Amino acid sequence: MREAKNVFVGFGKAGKTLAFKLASAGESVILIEQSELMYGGTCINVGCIPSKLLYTLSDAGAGEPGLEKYRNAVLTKKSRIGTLRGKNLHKVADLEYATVLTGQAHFEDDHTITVTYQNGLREEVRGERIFINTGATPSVPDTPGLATSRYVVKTDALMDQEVLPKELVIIGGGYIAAEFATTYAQFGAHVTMLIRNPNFMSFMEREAAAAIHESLTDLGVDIRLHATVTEVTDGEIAATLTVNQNGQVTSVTADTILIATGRHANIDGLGLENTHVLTNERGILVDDQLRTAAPNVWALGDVRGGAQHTYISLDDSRIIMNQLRGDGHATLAQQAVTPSVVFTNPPMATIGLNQEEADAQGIHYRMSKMAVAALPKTYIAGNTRGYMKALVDDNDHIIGATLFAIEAHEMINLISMAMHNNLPYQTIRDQIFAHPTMSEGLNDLFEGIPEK
Ligand SMILES: Cc1cc2nc3c(=O)[nH]c(=O)nc-3n(C[C@H](O)[C@H](O)[C@H](O)COP(=O)(O)OP(=O)(O)OC[C@H]3O[C@@H](n4cnc5c(N)ncnc54)[C@H](O)[C@@H]3O)c2cc1C
Ligand SMILES: NC(=O)c1ccc[n+]([C@@H]2O[C@H](COP(=O)([O-])OP(=O)(O)OC[C@H]3O[C@@H](n4cnc5c(N)ncnc54)[C@H](O)[C@@H]3O)[C@@H](O)[C@H]2O)c1
Repeated sequence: MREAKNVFVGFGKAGKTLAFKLASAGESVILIEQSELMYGGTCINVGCIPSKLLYTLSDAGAGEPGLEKYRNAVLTKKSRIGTLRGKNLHKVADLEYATVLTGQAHFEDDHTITVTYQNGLREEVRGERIFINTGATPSVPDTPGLATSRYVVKTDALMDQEVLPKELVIIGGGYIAAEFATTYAQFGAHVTMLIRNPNFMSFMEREAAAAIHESLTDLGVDIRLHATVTEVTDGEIAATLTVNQNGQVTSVTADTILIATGRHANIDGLGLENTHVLTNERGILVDDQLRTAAPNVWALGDVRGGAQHTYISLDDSRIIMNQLRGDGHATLAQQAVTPSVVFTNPPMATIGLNQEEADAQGIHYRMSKMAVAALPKTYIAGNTRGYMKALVDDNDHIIGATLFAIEAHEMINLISMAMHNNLPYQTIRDQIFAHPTMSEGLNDLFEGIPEK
Protein backbone atom coordinates (compact mmCIF):
# COMPACT_ATOMS: atom_id res chain seq x y z
CA MET A 1 0.00 0.00 0.00
CA ARG A 2 1.24 3.49 -0.88
CA GLU A 3 1.09 6.06 1.88
CA ALA A 4 1.43 9.83 2.03
CA LYS A 5 0.79 12.54 4.56
CA ASN A 6 -1.39 14.34 1.97
CA VAL A 7 -3.54 12.60 -0.63
CA PHE A 8 -5.39 14.65 -3.24
CA VAL A 9 -8.32 13.27 -5.19
CA GLY A 10 -8.58 15.29 -8.43
CA PHE A 11 -6.09 17.59 -10.17
CA GLY A 12 -8.17 20.76 -9.90
CA LYS A 13 -7.05 24.29 -9.23
CA ALA A 14 -7.23 24.00 -5.44
CA GLY A 15 -5.67 20.53 -5.28
CA LYS A 16 -2.75 21.18 -7.56
CA THR A 17 -1.93 24.49 -5.85
CA LEU A 18 -1.98 22.98 -2.39
CA ALA A 19 -0.18 19.80 -3.52
CA PHE A 20 2.62 21.92 -5.02
CA LYS A 21 3.01 24.01 -1.87
CA LEU A 22 2.99 21.08 0.55
CA ALA A 23 5.36 18.94 -1.53
CA SER A 24 7.67 21.93 -2.04
CA ALA A 25 7.75 22.28 1.75
CA GLY A 26 8.90 18.67 2.06
CA GLU A 27 5.60 16.95 2.93
CA SER A 28 4.76 13.72 1.09
CA VAL A 29 1.97 14.12 -1.48
CA ILE A 30 0.04 11.72 -3.69
CA LEU A 31 -2.25 13.31 -6.27
CA ILE A 32 -4.78 11.03 -7.97
CA GLU A 33 -6.27 12.13 -11.33
CA GLN A 34 -8.63 9.90 -13.26
CA SER A 35 -7.68 11.03 -16.78
CA GLU A 36 -4.39 11.72 -18.51
CA LEU A 37 -6.29 14.37 -20.50
CA MET A 38 -7.17 16.27 -17.32
CA TYR A 39 -3.83 17.06 -15.65
CA GLY A 40 -4.41 20.59 -14.39
CA GLY A 41 -8.17 20.06 -14.08
CA THR A 42 -11.26 21.47 -15.77
CA CYS A 43 -10.15 25.08 -16.15
CA ILE A 44 -6.96 24.28 -18.05
CA ASN A 45 -8.26 21.43 -20.20
CA VAL A 46 -11.97 21.86 -20.89
CA GLY A 47 -13.08 25.01 -19.07
CA CYS A 48 -11.90 28.60 -18.73
CA ILE A 49 -8.72 28.51 -20.79
CA PRO A 50 -9.85 26.73 -23.97
CA SER A 51 -13.18 28.59 -23.94
CA LYS A 52 -11.52 31.98 -23.52
CA LEU A 53 -8.99 31.12 -26.22
CA LEU A 54 -11.80 30.37 -28.68
CA TYR A 55 -13.77 33.40 -27.45
CA THR A 56 -10.74 35.63 -28.09
CA LEU A 57 -9.90 34.10 -31.48
CA SER A 58 -13.51 34.40 -32.62
CA ASP A 59 -13.21 38.19 -32.40
CA ALA A 60 -9.61 38.63 -33.48
CA GLY A 61 -6.95 37.78 -35.99
CA ALA A 62 -7.02 37.41 -39.71
CA GLY A 63 -9.78 35.81 -41.70
CA GLU A 64 -13.49 36.13 -42.18
CA PRO A 65 -15.82 34.25 -39.85
CA GLY A 66 -16.47 30.75 -41.13
CA LEU A 67 -15.27 27.18 -41.31
CA GLU A 68 -11.57 27.88 -41.92
CA LYS A 69 -11.16 30.45 -39.19
CA TYR A 70 -12.95 28.19 -36.72
CA ARG A 71 -10.93 25.09 -37.62
CA ASN A 72 -7.66 27.01 -37.23
CA ALA A 73 -8.82 28.29 -33.85
CA VAL A 74 -9.66 24.78 -32.64
CA LEU A 75 -6.27 23.48 -33.82
CA THR A 76 -4.55 26.35 -32.00
CA LYS A 77 -6.59 25.56 -28.93
CA LYS A 78 -5.64 21.87 -29.02
CA SER A 79 -1.96 22.65 -29.36
CA ARG A 80 -1.83 25.30 -26.61
CA ILE A 81 -3.94 23.29 -24.19
CA GLY A 82 -1.68 20.26 -24.74
CA THR A 83 1.31 22.40 -23.77
CA LEU A 84 -0.43 23.74 -20.67
CA ARG A 85 -1.51 20.24 -19.61
CA GLY A 86 2.08 19.01 -19.77
CA LYS A 87 3.31 22.00 -17.75
CA ASN A 88 0.63 21.37 -15.12
CA LEU A 89 1.59 17.71 -14.80
CA HIS A 90 5.32 18.40 -14.49
CA LYS A 91 4.86 21.21 -12.01
CA VAL A 92 3.61 18.65 -9.45
CA ALA A 93 4.98 15.33 -10.71
CA ASP A 94 8.59 16.55 -10.90
CA LEU A 95 8.70 17.49 -7.21
CA GLU A 96 10.77 15.14 -5.06
CA TYR A 97 8.01 14.57 -2.49
CA ALA A 98 5.06 14.32 -4.93
CA THR A 99 3.66 11.37 -6.89
CA VAL A 100 0.89 11.66 -9.50
CA LEU A 101 -1.23 8.53 -10.02
CA THR A 102 -3.44 8.40 -13.10
CA GLY A 103 -6.47 6.36 -12.07
CA GLN A 104 -9.93 6.62 -10.59
CA ALA A 105 -10.19 7.11 -6.85
CA HIS A 106 -12.74 5.33 -4.67
CA PHE A 107 -12.89 5.67 -0.88
CA GLU A 108 -12.81 2.51 1.24
CA ASP A 109 -12.80 4.43 4.55
CA ASP A 110 -11.76 7.85 5.86
CA HIS A 111 -8.07 7.16 5.23
CA THR A 112 -8.01 4.56 2.45
CA ILE A 113 -8.62 4.99 -1.27
CA THR A 114 -8.54 2.38 -4.02
CA VAL A 115 -7.08 3.66 -7.28
CA THR A 116 -8.23 1.81 -10.40
CA TYR A 117 -5.86 2.28 -13.34
CA GLN A 118 -6.87 2.23 -17.01
CA ASN A 119 -5.45 -1.29 -17.44
CA GLY A 120 -7.80 -2.52 -14.68
CA LEU A 121 -5.07 -2.88 -12.02
CA ARG A 122 -5.88 -1.56 -8.56
CA GLU A 123 -3.82 -0.15 -5.78
CA GLU A 124 -4.60 1.04 -2.27
CA VAL A 125 -3.45 4.44 -1.10
CA ARG A 126 -3.52 5.62 2.52
CA GLY A 127 -3.53 9.28 3.45
CA GLU A 128 -3.12 10.93 6.83
CA ARG A 129 -4.99 13.91 5.34
CA ILE A 130 -7.22 13.64 2.26
CA PHE A 131 -8.32 16.54 0.07
CA ILE A 132 -11.27 15.98 -2.28
CA ASN A 133 -11.05 18.21 -5.37
CA THR A 134 -13.05 16.33 -7.96
CA GLY A 135 -14.85 19.34 -9.49
CA ALA A 136 -18.24 19.27 -11.19
CA THR A 137 -19.80 17.66 -14.20
CA PRO A 138 -22.50 18.96 -16.62
CA SER A 139 -26.12 18.35 -15.61
CA VAL A 140 -28.26 16.93 -18.41
CA PRO A 141 -32.03 17.58 -18.29
CA ASP A 142 -34.12 14.40 -18.52
CA THR A 143 -35.91 15.61 -21.67
CA PRO A 144 -36.98 12.65 -23.87
CA GLY A 145 -34.43 12.03 -26.63
CA LEU A 146 -31.88 14.56 -25.33
CA ALA A 147 -29.33 12.33 -23.63
CA THR A 148 -29.28 9.86 -26.53
CA SER A 149 -29.27 12.35 -29.43
CA ARG A 150 -26.13 12.13 -31.57
CA TYR A 151 -26.32 15.90 -32.14
CA VAL A 152 -25.97 16.72 -28.44
CA VAL A 153 -22.64 17.92 -27.08
CA LYS A 154 -21.25 19.30 -23.86
CA THR A 155 -18.74 22.14 -23.88
CA ASP A 156 -15.64 19.90 -23.94
CA ALA A 157 -16.75 18.02 -27.05
CA LEU A 158 -17.94 21.18 -28.82
CA MET A 159 -14.58 22.87 -28.33
CA ASP A 160 -12.82 19.81 -29.80
CA GLN A 161 -15.06 19.64 -32.85
CA GLU A 162 -13.19 21.05 -35.85
CA VAL A 163 -16.28 21.70 -37.96
CA LEU A 164 -18.22 24.85 -37.17
CA PRO A 165 -21.89 24.11 -36.45
CA LYS A 166 -24.32 25.70 -38.91
CA GLU A 167 -27.30 25.72 -36.59
CA LEU A 168 -26.20 25.67 -32.97
CA VAL A 169 -28.92 25.44 -30.35
CA ILE A 170 -27.84 26.18 -26.79
CA ILE A 171 -30.06 24.98 -23.98
CA GLY A 172 -29.56 27.22 -20.94
CA GLY A 173 -29.17 30.89 -20.16
CA GLY A 174 -26.25 31.18 -17.75
CA TYR A 175 -22.50 31.84 -17.94
CA ILE A 176 -21.68 29.13 -20.46
CA ALA A 177 -24.70 29.75 -22.67
CA ALA A 178 -23.98 33.49 -23.03
CA GLU A 179 -20.27 32.97 -23.61
CA PHE A 180 -20.62 30.16 -26.13
CA ALA A 181 -23.41 32.01 -27.95
CA THR A 182 -21.01 34.96 -28.34
CA THR A 183 -18.07 32.83 -29.46
CA TYR A 184 -19.92 30.64 -31.94
CA ALA A 185 -21.95 33.52 -33.39
CA GLN A 186 -18.69 35.44 -33.90
CA PHE A 187 -17.23 32.42 -35.71
CA GLY A 188 -20.25 32.50 -38.03
CA ALA A 189 -22.65 29.88 -36.67
CA HIS A 190 -26.34 30.69 -36.39
CA VAL A 191 -27.08 30.39 -32.68
CA THR A 192 -30.41 29.93 -30.95
CA MET A 193 -30.61 30.11 -27.16
CA LEU A 194 -33.46 28.23 -25.56
CA ILE A 195 -33.91 29.61 -22.08
CA ARG A 196 -36.41 28.08 -19.68
CA ASN A 197 -36.56 31.17 -17.50
CA PRO A 198 -38.97 33.94 -18.60
CA ASN A 199 -36.34 36.53 -17.57
CA PHE A 200 -33.05 36.80 -19.44
CA MET A 201 -30.02 36.45 -17.11
CA SER A 202 -32.18 36.68 -14.02
CA PHE A 203 -29.11 36.70 -11.76
CA MET A 204 -28.21 40.21 -12.96
CA GLU A 205 -29.85 43.60 -12.68
CA ARG A 206 -32.27 44.23 -15.54
CA GLU A 207 -30.16 46.96 -17.13
CA ALA A 208 -27.14 44.64 -17.36
CA ALA A 209 -29.22 41.75 -18.68
CA ALA A 210 -30.71 44.03 -21.34
CA ALA A 211 -27.23 45.15 -22.41
CA ILE A 212 -26.10 41.53 -22.87
CA HIS A 213 -29.34 40.70 -24.66
CA GLU A 214 -28.70 43.53 -27.12
CA SER A 215 -25.09 42.51 -27.70
CA LEU A 216 -26.10 38.90 -28.45
CA THR A 217 -29.01 39.94 -30.64
CA ASP A 218 -26.69 42.21 -32.64
CA LEU A 219 -24.51 39.15 -33.29
CA GLY A 220 -27.57 37.46 -34.79
CA VAL A 221 -28.31 35.21 -31.80
CA ASP A 222 -31.95 34.17 -31.61
CA ILE A 223 -32.85 34.35 -27.91
CA ARG A 224 -36.03 32.54 -26.91
CA LEU A 225 -37.22 33.04 -23.35
CA HIS A 226 -39.65 30.93 -21.39
CA ALA A 227 -38.77 28.14 -23.81
CA THR A 228 -38.63 24.56 -22.50
CA VAL A 229 -37.43 21.72 -24.70
CA THR A 230 -39.91 18.87 -24.40
CA GLU A 231 -38.44 16.38 -26.90
CA VAL A 232 -35.45 15.87 -29.19
CA THR A 233 -35.79 13.75 -32.31
CA ASP A 234 -32.80 12.83 -34.45
CA GLY A 235 -33.02 13.09 -38.24
CA GLU A 236 -30.50 12.29 -41.01
CA ILE A 237 -28.52 15.53 -40.84
CA ALA A 238 -30.05 17.40 -37.93
CA ALA A 239 -32.18 17.07 -34.82
CA THR A 240 -35.57 18.61 -34.25
CA LEU A 241 -36.23 20.09 -30.83
CA THR A 242 -39.84 20.43 -29.77
CA VAL A 243 -40.12 23.55 -27.68
CA ASN A 244 -42.87 24.83 -25.45
CA GLN A 245 -42.50 28.59 -25.54
CA ASN A 246 -44.94 30.64 -23.50
CA GLY A 247 -47.43 27.78 -23.78
CA GLN A 248 -47.10 27.55 -27.58
CA VAL A 249 -45.53 24.45 -29.15
CA THR A 250 -42.83 25.29 -31.71
CA SER A 251 -39.83 23.47 -33.13
CA VAL A 252 -36.19 24.29 -33.85
CA THR A 253 -33.73 22.40 -36.02
CA ALA A 254 -30.09 22.01 -35.03
CA ASP A 255 -27.02 20.20 -36.29
CA THR A 256 -25.46 20.77 -32.86
CA ILE A 257 -27.16 21.06 -29.47
CA LEU A 258 -25.06 22.37 -26.60
CA ILE A 259 -26.19 21.54 -23.09
CA ALA A 260 -25.43 24.46 -20.77
CA THR A 261 -27.82 23.78 -17.93
CA GLY A 262 -25.42 23.94 -15.00
CA ARG A 263 -22.85 21.61 -13.49
CA HIS A 264 -23.21 19.46 -10.37
CA ALA A 265 -20.63 18.23 -7.88
CA ASN A 266 -18.61 15.20 -8.95
CA ILE A 267 -19.34 12.82 -6.05
CA ASP A 268 -21.01 9.86 -7.74
CA GLY A 269 -18.91 6.71 -7.52
CA LEU A 270 -16.42 8.24 -5.07
CA GLY A 271 -17.44 5.79 -2.33
CA LEU A 272 -18.19 8.57 0.15
CA GLU A 273 -20.78 6.29 1.75
CA ASN A 274 -17.80 4.34 3.15
CA THR A 275 -16.57 7.43 4.99
CA HIS A 276 -17.87 9.92 7.53
CA VAL A 277 -18.04 12.62 4.82
CA LEU A 278 -21.56 14.04 4.47
CA THR A 279 -23.15 15.38 1.30
CA ASN A 280 -26.32 17.18 0.24
CA GLU A 281 -27.87 17.86 -3.18
CA ARG A 282 -25.23 20.55 -3.91
CA GLY A 283 -22.14 18.54 -3.01
CA ILE A 284 -19.87 17.75 -0.07
CA LEU A 285 -20.80 19.46 3.20
CA VAL A 286 -17.97 21.54 4.65
CA ASP A 287 -17.56 24.00 7.51
CA ASP A 288 -16.24 27.52 6.99
CA GLN A 289 -12.69 26.16 6.84
CA LEU A 290 -13.57 23.46 4.30
CA ARG A 291 -13.44 20.56 6.76
CA THR A 292 -15.86 17.73 6.04
CA ALA A 293 -17.55 15.66 8.72
CA ALA A 294 -14.54 13.29 8.63
CA PRO A 295 -11.79 14.98 10.70
CA ASN A 296 -8.95 14.17 8.25
CA VAL A 297 -10.83 15.01 5.04
CA TRP A 298 -11.31 18.41 3.36
CA ALA A 299 -13.27 19.31 0.21
CA LEU A 300 -12.24 22.13 -2.13
CA GLY A 301 -13.50 23.74 -5.32
CA ASP A 302 -16.69 22.96 -7.22
CA VAL A 303 -17.26 19.67 -5.38
CA ARG A 304 -18.25 21.50 -2.20
CA GLY A 305 -21.28 23.03 -3.91
CA GLY A 306 -20.38 26.75 -3.79
CA ALA A 307 -19.90 29.24 -6.61
CA GLN A 308 -18.12 27.52 -9.49
CA HIS A 309 -15.15 29.66 -10.45
CA THR A 310 -11.46 28.87 -10.66
CA TYR A 311 -10.56 31.80 -8.43
CA ILE A 312 -12.89 30.43 -5.72
CA SER A 313 -11.15 27.07 -5.98
CA LEU A 314 -7.77 28.82 -5.73
CA ASP A 315 -8.91 30.71 -2.64
CA ASP A 316 -10.08 27.42 -1.10
CA SER A 317 -6.47 26.25 -1.31
CA ARG A 318 -5.39 29.39 0.57
CA ILE A 319 -7.89 28.73 3.36
CA ILE A 320 -6.49 25.23 3.84
CA MET A 321 -2.85 26.30 3.55
CA ASN A 322 -3.49 28.94 6.18
CA GLN A 323 -5.06 26.29 8.41
CA LEU A 324 -2.23 23.77 7.99
CA ARG A 325 0.78 26.02 8.00
CA GLY A 326 -0.44 29.52 8.95
CA ASP A 327 -2.33 31.17 11.77
CA GLY A 328 -5.66 29.51 10.91
CA HIS A 329 -7.63 32.75 10.55
CA ALA A 330 -8.78 32.21 6.93
CA THR A 331 -12.41 31.22 6.37
CA LEU A 332 -14.98 31.18 3.57
CA ALA A 333 -16.10 34.62 4.76
CA GLN A 334 -13.24 36.13 2.75
CA GLN A 335 -15.02 34.99 -0.42
CA ALA A 336 -18.20 36.96 0.33
CA VAL A 337 -17.48 39.63 -2.28
CA THR A 338 -15.82 38.36 -5.45
CA PRO A 339 -15.93 39.56 -9.04
CA SER A 340 -17.80 37.62 -11.69
CA VAL A 341 -17.53 37.92 -15.42
CA VAL A 342 -19.82 36.81 -18.22
CA PHE A 343 -17.65 36.68 -21.34
CA THR A 344 -19.92 38.32 -23.88
CA ASN A 345 -18.77 41.03 -26.29
CA PRO A 346 -17.94 43.19 -24.48
CA PRO A 347 -17.58 41.22 -21.26
CA MET A 348 -19.89 41.98 -18.33
CA ALA A 349 -17.99 42.16 -15.05
CA THR A 350 -19.76 42.74 -11.76
CA ILE A 351 -18.89 42.87 -8.09
CA GLY A 352 -20.78 43.52 -4.88
CA LEU A 353 -24.26 44.98 -4.91
CA ASN A 354 -25.99 46.18 -8.02
CA GLN A 355 -28.39 49.12 -7.93
CA GLU A 356 -31.48 46.91 -7.74
CA GLU A 357 -30.05 44.97 -4.79
CA ALA A 358 -28.99 48.16 -2.98
CA ASP A 359 -32.49 49.59 -3.47
CA ALA A 360 -34.13 46.39 -2.26
CA GLN A 361 -31.95 46.41 0.86
CA GLY A 362 -32.73 50.08 1.52
CA ILE A 363 -29.05 51.02 1.43
CA HIS A 364 -28.26 54.70 0.93
CA TYR A 365 -25.75 55.10 -1.89
CA ARG A 366 -24.37 57.55 -4.40
CA MET A 367 -23.94 56.38 -7.95
CA SER A 368 -22.01 57.23 -11.08
CA LYS A 369 -22.64 55.85 -14.54
CA MET A 370 -20.91 56.59 -17.83
CA ALA A 371 -20.85 55.30 -21.40
CA VAL A 372 -17.49 53.77 -22.30
CA ALA A 373 -17.56 55.50 -25.70
CA ALA A 374 -16.14 58.46 -23.72
CA LEU A 375 -12.82 56.59 -23.45
CA PRO A 376 -10.26 56.93 -26.28
CA LYS A 377 -9.10 53.32 -25.81
CA THR A 378 -12.45 52.04 -27.06
CA TYR A 379 -11.72 53.76 -30.40
CA ILE A 380 -8.33 52.07 -30.62
CA ALA A 381 -10.06 48.75 -30.02
CA GLY A 382 -12.93 49.61 -32.35
CA ASN A 383 -15.51 48.62 -29.76
CA THR A 384 -17.26 51.55 -28.08
CA ARG A 385 -20.17 49.51 -26.75
CA GLY A 386 -20.94 49.52 -23.06
CA TYR A 387 -21.17 51.40 -19.80
CA MET A 388 -19.70 51.46 -16.34
CA LYS A 389 -21.54 52.04 -13.12
CA ALA A 390 -20.41 52.23 -9.49
CA LEU A 391 -22.17 52.59 -6.15
CA VAL A 392 -20.56 54.18 -3.09
CA ASP A 393 -21.88 54.23 0.50
CA ASP A 394 -21.98 57.07 3.03
CA ASN A 395 -18.46 56.16 4.21
CA ASP A 396 -17.10 56.61 0.68
CA HIS A 397 -16.57 52.86 0.29
CA ILE A 398 -17.43 51.16 -2.98
CA ILE A 399 -20.31 48.74 -2.47
CA GLY A 400 -20.69 47.51 -6.03
CA ALA A 401 -19.80 48.00 -9.67
CA THR A 402 -20.99 46.85 -13.08
CA LEU A 403 -18.58 47.16 -15.99
CA PHE A 404 -19.81 46.29 -19.47
CA ALA A 405 -16.81 47.18 -21.59
CA ILE A 406 -13.81 45.78 -23.38
CA GLU A 407 -11.33 44.67 -20.73
CA ALA A 408 -14.00 44.81 -18.03
CA HIS A 409 -12.65 41.48 -16.79
CA GLU A 410 -9.31 43.17 -16.04
CA MET A 411 -10.68 46.44 -14.64
CA ILE A 412 -12.99 44.73 -12.16
CA ASN A 413 -9.93 43.43 -10.30
CA LEU A 414 -8.88 47.01 -9.43
CA ILE A 415 -12.30 47.68 -7.96
CA SER A 416 -12.17 44.35 -6.12
CA MET A 417 -8.82 45.30 -4.58
CA ALA A 418 -10.20 48.66 -3.42
CA MET A 419 -13.27 46.98 -1.90
CA HIS A 420 -11.28 44.28 -0.10
CA ASN A 421 -8.90 46.81 1.35
CA ASN A 422 -11.63 49.26 2.39
CA LEU A 423 -10.10 51.99 0.26
CA PRO A 424 -12.24 55.10 -0.23
CA TYR A 425 -13.47 55.50 -3.80
CA GLN A 426 -11.32 58.62 -4.07
CA THR A 427 -8.23 56.37 -4.21
CA ILE A 428 -9.28 55.13 -7.63
CA ARG A 429 -10.70 58.50 -8.65
CA ASP A 430 -7.31 60.17 -8.08
CA GLN A 431 -5.02 57.29 -9.11
CA ILE A 432 -2.63 58.03 -11.99
CA PHE A 433 -3.29 55.31 -14.55
CA ALA A 434 -1.28 54.66 -17.71
CA HIS A 435 -2.72 56.05 -20.94
CA PRO A 436 -4.37 55.08 -23.22
CA THR A 437 -6.00 52.30 -21.18
CA MET A 438 -9.47 51.30 -20.15
CA SER A 439 -8.52 51.53 -16.47
CA GLU A 440 -8.10 55.30 -16.73
CA GLY A 441 -11.85 55.36 -17.31
CA LEU A 442 -12.22 54.45 -13.65
CA ASN A 443 -10.89 57.97 -12.82
CA ASP A 444 -13.85 59.38 -14.73
CA LEU A 445 -16.33 56.88 -13.32
CA PHE A 446 -15.50 57.77 -9.72
CA GLU A 447 -15.19 61.47 -10.56
CA GLY A 448 -18.89 61.20 -11.32
CA ILE A 449 -19.86 60.18 -7.76
CA PRO A 450 -21.88 63.12 -6.37
CA GLU A 451 -20.53 64.96 -3.31
CA LYS A 452 -22.15 64.03 0.01
C1 LIG B 1 -16.65 25.75 -20.37
C2 LIG B 1 -16.30 26.29 -19.03
C3 LIG B 1 -15.80 27.57 -18.91
C4 LIG B 1 -15.46 28.08 -17.67
N1 LIG B 1 -14.96 29.35 -17.61
C5 LIG B 1 -14.58 29.86 -16.42
C6 LIG B 1 -14.00 31.14 -16.34
O1 LIG B 1 -13.84 31.84 -17.34
N2 LIG B 1 -13.60 31.60 -15.14
C7 LIG B 1 -13.75 30.85 -14.00
O2 LIG B 1 -13.35 31.30 -12.93
N3 LIG B 1 -14.33 29.61 -14.05
C8 LIG B 1 -14.73 29.12 -15.22
N4 LIG B 1 -15.29 27.86 -15.28
C9 LIG B 1 -15.47 27.11 -14.03
C10 LIG B 1 -14.12 26.48 -13.58
O3 LIG B 1 -13.57 25.75 -14.65
C11 LIG B 1 -14.32 25.59 -12.39
O4 LIG B 1 -14.98 26.29 -11.37
C12 LIG B 1 -12.99 25.09 -11.86
O5 LIG B 1 -12.20 24.52 -12.87
C13 LIG B 1 -13.23 24.07 -10.76
O6 LIG B 1 -12.00 23.59 -10.31
P1 LIG B 1 -11.92 22.52 -9.17
O7 LIG B 1 -10.70 22.85 -8.38
O8 LIG B 1 -13.18 22.40 -8.43
O9 LIG B 1 -11.70 21.12 -9.89
P2 LIG B 1 -11.53 20.68 -11.40
O10 LIG B 1 -10.58 21.58 -12.11
O11 LIG B 1 -12.87 20.49 -11.98
O12 LIG B 1 -10.77 19.30 -11.27
C14 LIG B 1 -11.37 18.13 -10.81
C15 LIG B 1 -10.52 16.97 -11.30
O13 LIG B 1 -10.88 15.80 -10.60
C16 LIG B 1 -10.81 14.70 -11.47
N5 LIG B 1 -11.63 13.62 -10.89
C17 LIG B 1 -12.98 13.59 -10.74
N6 LIG B 1 -13.36 12.45 -10.14
C18 LIG B 1 -12.24 11.75 -9.89
C19 LIG B 1 -11.97 10.49 -9.29
N7 LIG B 1 -12.93 9.70 -8.80
N8 LIG B 1 -10.67 10.06 -9.20
C20 LIG B 1 -9.67 10.84 -9.68
N9 LIG B 1 -9.87 12.02 -10.27
C21 LIG B 1 -11.12 12.49 -10.36
C22 LIG B 1 -11.34 15.26 -12.79
O14 LIG B 1 -10.93 14.50 -13.90
C23 LIG B 1 -10.72 16.66 -12.78
O15 LIG B 1 -9.48 16.74 -13.43
C24 LIG B 1 -15.63 27.31 -16.51
C25 LIG B 1 -16.14 26.00 -16.61
C26 LIG B 1 -16.47 25.50 -17.85
C27 LIG B 1 -16.99 24.10 -17.95
N1 LIG C 1 -16.75 33.35 -16.38
C1 LIG C 1 -16.90 32.43 -15.47
O1 LIG C 1 -16.54 32.58 -14.31
C2 LIG C 1 -17.56 31.14 -15.88
C3 LIG C 1 -17.68 30.80 -17.23
C4 LIG C 1 -18.30 29.61 -17.56
C5 LIG C 1 -18.78 28.77 -16.57
N2 LIG C 1 -18.63 29.12 -15.27
C6 LIG C 1 -19.19 28.27 -14.20
O2 LIG C 1 -19.60 27.03 -14.72
C7 LIG C 1 -20.83 26.66 -14.15
C8 LIG C 1 -21.70 26.04 -15.20
O3 LIG C 1 -22.12 27.04 -16.15
P1 LIG C 1 -23.57 26.98 -16.76
O4 LIG C 1 -23.75 28.15 -17.64
O5 LIG C 1 -23.83 25.61 -17.27
O6 LIG C 1 -24.46 27.11 -15.45
P2 LIG C 1 -25.35 28.34 -14.91
O7 LIG C 1 -25.81 27.91 -13.57
O8 LIG C 1 -24.65 29.63 -15.06
O9 LIG C 1 -26.59 28.37 -15.91
C9 LIG C 1 -27.43 27.26 -16.06
C10 LIG C 1 -28.62 27.66 -16.89
O10 LIG C 1 -29.36 26.51 -17.23
C11 LIG C 1 -30.75 26.70 -16.89
N3 LIG C 1 -31.29 25.38 -16.58
C12 LIG C 1 -31.02 24.60 -15.51
N4 LIG C 1 -31.67 23.43 -15.59
C13 LIG C 1 -32.36 23.46 -16.76
C14 LIG C 1 -33.23 22.55 -17.42
N5 LIG C 1 -33.51 21.36 -16.89
N6 LIG C 1 -33.76 22.91 -18.59
C15 LIG C 1 -33.47 24.12 -19.14
N7 LIG C 1 -32.66 25.03 -18.57
C16 LIG C 1 -32.12 24.70 -17.38
C17 LIG C 1 -30.72 27.68 -15.74
O11 LIG C 1 -31.94 28.35 -15.61
C18 LIG C 1 -29.58 28.61 -16.20
O12 LIG C 1 -30.03 29.54 -17.14
C19 LIG C 1 -21.45 27.91 -13.53
O13 LIG C 1 -21.72 27.66 -12.18
C20 LIG C 1 -20.41 28.99 -13.67
O14 LIG C 1 -20.11 29.58 -12.41
C21 LIG C 1 -18.03 30.29 -14.90
